[in-house]
Amino acid sequence: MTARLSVRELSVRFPLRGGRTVAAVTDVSFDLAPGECLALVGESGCGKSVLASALLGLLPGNARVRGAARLDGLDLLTAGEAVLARRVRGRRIALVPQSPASHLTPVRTVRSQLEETVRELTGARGPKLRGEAERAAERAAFPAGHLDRYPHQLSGGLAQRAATALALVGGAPLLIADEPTTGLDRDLVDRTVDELRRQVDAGHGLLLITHDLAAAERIADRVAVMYAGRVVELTGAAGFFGTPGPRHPYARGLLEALPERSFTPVPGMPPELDALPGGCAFAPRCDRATGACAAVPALTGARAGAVACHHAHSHAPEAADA
Ligand SMILES: Nc1ncnc2c1ncn2[C@@H]1O[C@H](COP(=O)(O)OP(=O)(O)OP(=O)(O)O)[C@@H](O)[C@H]1O
Repeated sequence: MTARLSVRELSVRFPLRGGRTVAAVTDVSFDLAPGECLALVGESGCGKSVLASALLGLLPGNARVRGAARLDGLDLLTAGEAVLARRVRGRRIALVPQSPASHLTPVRTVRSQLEETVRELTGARGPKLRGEAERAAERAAFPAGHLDRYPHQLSGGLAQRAATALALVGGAPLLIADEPTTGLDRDLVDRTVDELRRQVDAGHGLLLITHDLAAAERIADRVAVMYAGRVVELTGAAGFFGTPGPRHPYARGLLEALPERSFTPVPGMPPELDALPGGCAFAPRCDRATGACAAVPALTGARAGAVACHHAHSHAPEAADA
């Protein structure tokens, strides 16, 4: 089963007491095809997790949502809790969680948790149930010999695989992984993302939410850079991480902040989302900003590379940067 996700002008607002509003996500549009990994990157607090929650119907009650998010025919934003709970979460969209430790039940073995999820999602019973649970573990490279262990008996990497196995039980065509590598050392990060890539190569779509650019570089086909709730660049991963590099000054800054590059942080701090400046939200931190940046730049360009900046770096070799 495959599925194409199509998000259009998705916005999420949280009205606060006193009349202020948090603009957590603003006018986000992207597509995600089966067998494709889109990495959603950006600094902490830029709206990545709120976007994922919107797609899963897991926003808190005070959220106001606008736009559309279609998974094949179904609009996830208007589907209603009953449909999302019975037909979408676990079955059509699976969440690989940020913190497997808090996602796994501490007092039950991995096998028992897997079997319960298999029973719920497939109705399997008896020996079939046991076999299905073991197959789910195998799909996430969770070793059969550890199935009868409790979560506290697992290493961080195995706990992550157990959580991934649970996410994969329902055969959901779309996976959303929200910071799946947080707290893991580099070696485990690589193994975790390689396992997710195997799922992509098997035909799943993967939205990888991360601030770990090295993890994104390792597995993403495309990259969406978020800043202050908006996607400011959406482009192919190879060109983004390699040559010619990002076009948006913020995206360039993010890459240059990496220890293996110039290790220079982007100056300043991101704005509060309940007090966004008018115009381009990055302008106060941007050395290219001019009066033109008083107007919010639209995300323009082809699917292969779109950028929202009045002074984007040019990729045309003969053209001077604007
Ligand atoms: N229920 C809520 N009410 C008000 N504001 C909220 C609510 N939930 C999230 N926010 C705000 O929405 C913004 C986006 O948060 P989000 O968690 O999506 O960021 P993020 O990019 O995922 O950050 P991180 O990488 O730290 O998880 C933040 O400013 C956060 O404070």
